[in-house]
Amino acid sequence: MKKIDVVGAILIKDKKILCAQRGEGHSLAGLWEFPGGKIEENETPREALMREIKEELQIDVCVEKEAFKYAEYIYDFGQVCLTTYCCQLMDGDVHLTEHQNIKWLYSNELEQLDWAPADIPTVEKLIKIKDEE
Ligand SMILES: Nc1nc2c([nH]c(=O)n2[C@H]2C[C@H](O)[C@@H](COP(=O)(O)OP(=O)(O)OP(=O)(O)O)O2)c(=O)[nH]1
Repeated sequence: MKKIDVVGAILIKDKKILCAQRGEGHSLAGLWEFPGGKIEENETPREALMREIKEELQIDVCVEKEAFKYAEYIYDFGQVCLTTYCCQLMDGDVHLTEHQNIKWLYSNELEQLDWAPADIPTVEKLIKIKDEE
């Protein structure tokens, strides 16, 4: 089984979280995710995340603490291991290059979306943290 290490950004602005809908022509098209992507061989997870966010959303982010480690899901194309990081927007306006849509949602609204299966444990934890605040 091919193992695919993926990093995702939990980007928060005004208490809302950026959710991104995967574009047509990609795996899992139409499902929602945290923007990010596969870690390449020569990269640290943080470098990969900054690169992917720049490519996908045309913004610079500062990658802060790891949020949730290794949510795993076995798809027919391989096993995705998703680690998410809290990120801060540093510069730029969001322009979509790969996604078909984005939404900024409060954590209690996240369950409205049809998330990629690997993201569901992370989404549930985000909702739970908020409930406990
Ligand atoms: N970026 C990101 N990818 C995710 C998440 N959840 C999840 O299952 N994935 C999957 C989708 C992809 O198969 C893979 C990430 O790869 P990628 O974003 O670099 O892939 P891609 O669209 O460029 O290419 P492909 O998978 O269509 O070949 O991990 C998530 O929250 N963020």
